[in-house]
Amino acid sequence: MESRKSGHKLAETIHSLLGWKSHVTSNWVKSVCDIMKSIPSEAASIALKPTNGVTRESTEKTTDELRNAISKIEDELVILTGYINQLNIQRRQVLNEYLDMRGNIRVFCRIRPIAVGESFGRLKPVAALDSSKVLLKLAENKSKTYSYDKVFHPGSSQDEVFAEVEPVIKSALDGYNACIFAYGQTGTGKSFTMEGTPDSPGVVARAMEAIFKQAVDSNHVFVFNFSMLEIYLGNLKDLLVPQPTKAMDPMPPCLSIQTDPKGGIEIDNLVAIRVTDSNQALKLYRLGCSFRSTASTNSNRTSSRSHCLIRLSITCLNAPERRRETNKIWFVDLGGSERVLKTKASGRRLDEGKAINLSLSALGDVIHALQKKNCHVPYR
Ligand SMILES: Nc1ncnc2c1ncn2[C@@H]1O[C@H](COP(=O)(O)OP(=O)(O)OP(=O)(O)O)[C@@H](O)[C@H]1O
Repeated sequence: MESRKSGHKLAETIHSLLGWKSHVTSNWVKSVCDIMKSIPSEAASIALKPTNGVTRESTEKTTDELRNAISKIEDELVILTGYINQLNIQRRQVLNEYLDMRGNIRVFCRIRPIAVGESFGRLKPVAALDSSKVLLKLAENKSKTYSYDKVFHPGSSQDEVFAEVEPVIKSALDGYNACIFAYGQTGTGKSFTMEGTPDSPGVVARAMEAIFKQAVDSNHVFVFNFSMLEIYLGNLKDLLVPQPTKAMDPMPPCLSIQTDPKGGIEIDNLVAIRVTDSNQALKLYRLGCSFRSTASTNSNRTSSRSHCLIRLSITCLNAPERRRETNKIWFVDLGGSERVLKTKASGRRLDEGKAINLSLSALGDVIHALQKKNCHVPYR
């Protein structure tokens, strides 16, 4: 009797949910399927154990009704699954139109709060004019205005920043390659934005959580591989491989950047570790961060002395609606450009500063060429 009741209740729930289609997720469908799997066994046990006062005929009738209810629910589920797939296709189309409209390269400016005791001399700190313009006051009463896709003022939270980045992360699950990087002068808040703090996680941690959550909510099975490396003094270093600490320790294999015939980039010997949830990815991320080259400079107590790159490779088989079978999303926390005169760096710190400035200037040339759609992009 209980099974019959729950079968009918389920059918009613599904009918009521039809008016609430936006809440129907594949997870919901899965949980309904799980409930249904348990119903036939209960039905069978009723059929085998007629109790006192219950005739075989009435038990058979109950079982038939139950079977009918189940088959109705199964039909409803087929319709709902089709409907979810349709919604997913529409969501993907809208997201891609939105990203296309906003441009393939989007630039945000985040102004960090002024630190205690920070002085600007005769200059004034930059100020957000509105949500897309920044005013830079120069000496002799001159000023310059810069426009961005979005400007975050000093009080903007990590949440607000992530909300702007999230659509790109969603498109990565649809098979699009994506890259999010933080660029700017030393001490301006790149690592704070990408890495954040334990109390206030940055873009990378939030992105990992969002990607895995969305993967669970989708109808597909994904395979994720996590990698992390840094470019220090022009050399690539795998941040997930222990580095030699003694003369006798074996050297890790050399990493080298290769271009495949389709123009894709691969890094030979880069370790890629399979991860199945955001906790595993974040553990590796924290491990990699602990191996990063940082040092105290005049401009930043914990200055990144390298460019840090995190790669999540996403593979999904049997999903023809995805852009490609395997795609990658990169998160990059670049080293900060610095004025050697201001940092007063010397020795190794000076070499690091020079290497960072040189590579940032090369990156600037690449982005300029991409934006101008030049036929030659100076990648090398
Ligand atoms: N939005 C913010 N809110 C609060 N504190 C911030 C913010 N942005 C940066 N900071 C603080 O400012 C300091 C410098 O930031 P951060 O280390 O992120 O700079 P960076 O651009 O990565 O520098 P570098 O290029 O030298 O590595 C840090 O102490 C950081 O906690």
